[in-house]
Amino acid sequence: MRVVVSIGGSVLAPDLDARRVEGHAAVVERLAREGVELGAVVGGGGVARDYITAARDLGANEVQLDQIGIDVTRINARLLIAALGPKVDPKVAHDYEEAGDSIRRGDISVMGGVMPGQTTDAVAAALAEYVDADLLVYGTSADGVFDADPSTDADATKFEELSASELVDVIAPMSRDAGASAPVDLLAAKLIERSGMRTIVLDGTDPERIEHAVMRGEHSGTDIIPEGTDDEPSYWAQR
Ligand SMILES: Nc1ncnc2c1ncn2[C@@H]1O[C@H](COP(=O)(O)OP(=O)(O)O)[C@@H](O)[C@H]1O
Ligand SMILES: O=c1ccn([C@@H]2O[C@H](COP(=O)(O)OP(=O)(O)O)[C@@H](O)[C@H]2O)c(=O)[nH]1
Repeated sequence: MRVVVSIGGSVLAPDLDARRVEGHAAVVERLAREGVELGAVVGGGGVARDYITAARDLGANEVQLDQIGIDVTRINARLLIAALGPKVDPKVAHDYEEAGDSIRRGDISVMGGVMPGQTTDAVAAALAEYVDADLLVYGTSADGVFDADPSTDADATKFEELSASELVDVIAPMSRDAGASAPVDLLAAKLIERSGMRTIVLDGTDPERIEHAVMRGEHSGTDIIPEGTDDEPSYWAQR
């Protein structure tokens, strides 16, 4: 099974805590030991937002802000690499071909951002499409996709399941400014729709939730169901 895991910066590095990074690395290593071929994509989190806010105050334009965000995601990728054992490619992959090559060699590949105008959500979706992954998992700070921001709206309701085109409709009205918050960004939603990639959005604060979702299909987040398929992911049925 080939899986791309997106570890949001808000769950990997809301602050700098080695034990938290270690917890995520332990799950990635366990999945690899179970024979899962893995690409991990790491976000920028609060540190990226702090840099983006400061640089915006200094007059940086949106592309410059995105470039700062990308640098921070790559620093976070280095943190995860530092915590992973010998099966990780020690280089942060800067494009999909590098990541795909190391996954094909049997290594775990870790990426951060790649280019302005998107977030690492889109990187994860593109990598999943490029390596023809069986599953894409977003570990983020909300337990799925809601009909409103659950951190500000007490009445926000979770979608247990969405088709990829419904996901695009939910995400489309959200902001695309550097540092904006959304469960996944619009480009990611469109790539998921285009590729028909089976996708889960879940609360990744506890990395074991990611492990259970990958190994057993058990989670309390949102399943993004490719159009024209039934609800039963074929690879879990095969396991
Ligand atoms: N409709 C929504 N459904 C789920 N989360 C949402 C929604 N709208 C905004 N959010 C916010 O998006 C945040 C996830 O984005 P972000 O903090 O950037 O995570 P990550 O670091 O994982 O990319 C959640 O904490 C949540 O408050
Ligand atoms: O390929 C990428 C990845 C990230 N970013 C920038 O880096 C920030 C942090 O990335 P992350 O994926 O963590 O975004 P978040 O989920 O925090 O919005 C984003 O807001 C963007 O400004 C970018 O421009 N291109």
